[in-house]
Amino acid sequence: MGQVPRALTIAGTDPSGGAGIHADLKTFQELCVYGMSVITAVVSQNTLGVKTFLDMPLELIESQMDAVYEDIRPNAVKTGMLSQSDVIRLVAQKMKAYNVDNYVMDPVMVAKSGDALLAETAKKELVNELLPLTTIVTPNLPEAEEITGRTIQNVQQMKDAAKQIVDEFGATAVVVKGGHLDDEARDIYYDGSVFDELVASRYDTKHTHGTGCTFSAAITAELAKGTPLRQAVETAKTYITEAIKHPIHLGRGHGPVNHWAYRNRQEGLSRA
Ligand SMILES: Nc1ncnc2c1ncn2[C@@H]1O[C@H](COP(=O)(O)OP(=O)(O)OP(=O)(O)O)[C@@H](O)[C@H]1O
Ligand SMILES: Cc1ncc(CO)c(N)n1
Repeated sequence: MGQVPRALTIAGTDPSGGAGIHADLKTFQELCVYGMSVITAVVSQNTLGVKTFLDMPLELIESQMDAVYEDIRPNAVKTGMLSQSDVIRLVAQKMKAYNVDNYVMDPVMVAKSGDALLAETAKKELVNELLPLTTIVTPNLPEAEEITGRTIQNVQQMKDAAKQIVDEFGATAVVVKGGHLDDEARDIYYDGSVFDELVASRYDTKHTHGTGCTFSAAITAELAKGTPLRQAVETAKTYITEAIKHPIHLGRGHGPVNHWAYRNRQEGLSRA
């Protein structure tokens, strides 16, 4: 047997298990990829909101990255919550030093509860230092608005933002997620030459804590397996749609998504 595919997440925590590192590792596992993590911040949060968080010291983030790369090299990497400028600069520097490819950036800025997870002053670092290193970046609408300085209220404006993020800011590809838009869950994919729409039914549910983390983790897992980018995004869309469609009804606020749903669907299909 060849080496198993390996993925790394560099992100913050969620003790209630729905977002951040926890969502990422569950997604890697469900997609049959060996998961590893570097913790940037310990976040006290649950489905109701963020209570407080503490950034890890830079030396500890650096040491965690070295611990991973000196031993078990990941085939793909994602970043989630990076919270402030010096964390972003450090991660960018280590990414370059370790010659990282297959890099998926979820440009986490605000939790579903509305709590800020990225310092206002750090947004430009995310764009200047890390965006040019990405294989793909997955902003939701408010994040795409922050990155581009545009107002985004329809599909054409999503496409214009996608084009700017790739053509001007140097991402290799982008998915602008329309989870916040209208009656359909419509995302726009752009890779510098091809535009594509990923469309799914929009489910009327409050159980959407960690949807963005899960979606970007699923792309990362697929890239780790060697799946071509466009197909990796397609699989991630199916994974997140199934995970939202079959809620597990935990928590008193925005509950977590269902990480078993994708595999249940696959097994159902293979039995059919
Ligand atoms: N209610 C819904 N029904 C179906 N799909 C949805 C729904 N909400 C979001 N999605 C899809 O889930 C994926 C994640 O999108 P979303 O915009 O929710 O991410 P996000 O805002 O970054 O999440 P997070 O709260 O983790 O930051 C996208 O593919 C989006 O279209
Ligand atoms: C640690 C962490 N990352 C990302 C999000 C966004 O959902 C969150 N709530 N918590």
